Amino acid sequence: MVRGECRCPYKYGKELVQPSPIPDWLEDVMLRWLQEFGFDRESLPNSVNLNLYEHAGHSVGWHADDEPLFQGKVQDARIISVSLGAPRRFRIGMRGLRRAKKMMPDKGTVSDVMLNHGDVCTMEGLFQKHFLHQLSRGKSTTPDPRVNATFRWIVEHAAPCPFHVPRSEDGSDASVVGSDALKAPRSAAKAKARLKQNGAGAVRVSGRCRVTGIGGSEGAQTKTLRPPNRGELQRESFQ
Ligand SMILES: O=C(O)CCC(=O)C(=O)O
Ligand SMILES: [Fe+2]
Repeated sequence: MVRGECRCPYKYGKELVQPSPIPDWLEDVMLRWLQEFGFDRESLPNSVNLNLYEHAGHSVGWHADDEPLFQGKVQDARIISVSLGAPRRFRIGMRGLRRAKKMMPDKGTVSDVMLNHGDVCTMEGLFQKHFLHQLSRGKSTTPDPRVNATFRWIVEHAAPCPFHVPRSEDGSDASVVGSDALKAPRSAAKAKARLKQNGAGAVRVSGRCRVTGIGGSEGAQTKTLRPPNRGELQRESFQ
């Protein structure tokens, strides 16, 4: 769902989800949740996804929210998600090479946190460039519903949206949904070439994931997930 005149579709896995306007009641709820973090009606995020997980067997595999719409691989991007209902385990890890075409984290870099009812999880900075996340799959198919509302800012509007601006004169357009322009290298050779180009040891990994209980300054716990250091990488966080 999108705010105002925005009509950007959203590609979720293989599915292209057509946009619908955020209803007034949801905007009111967003404001109630997010004003604690300093947002007002004007500064609210301009898109939200609602995910329903009916039971523990419903999950999301390793991925990054790195769609061109949000530009999270090239600039500071904020993603805020609110969890409601059943607790579920959220895991993050550093983006590694793909295995069997699937995005996978590097070994030894994975950390996790339980997302409970009312928790707010933020992914900040260049998190989507350097890290992957997933919602773990459990075995049970007994009904135990969880709803997740993920708020993001669309900054590069996609082709069918009235806010879409073609980006370059050569006709390439990173904001078209499904563009390959910002994808990570798929092979070890390409990754190596990129390291060489950037200078090994000088790769900056920045970004942060935090989880905070909503509605309570009293006793609210904030947990910051920090995967362990990996030798050649220098890590920096936006604090
Ligand atoms: O349900 C969650 O907490 C995560 C959902 C997610 O990562 C996504 O929709 O991109
Ligand atoms: Fe995600």
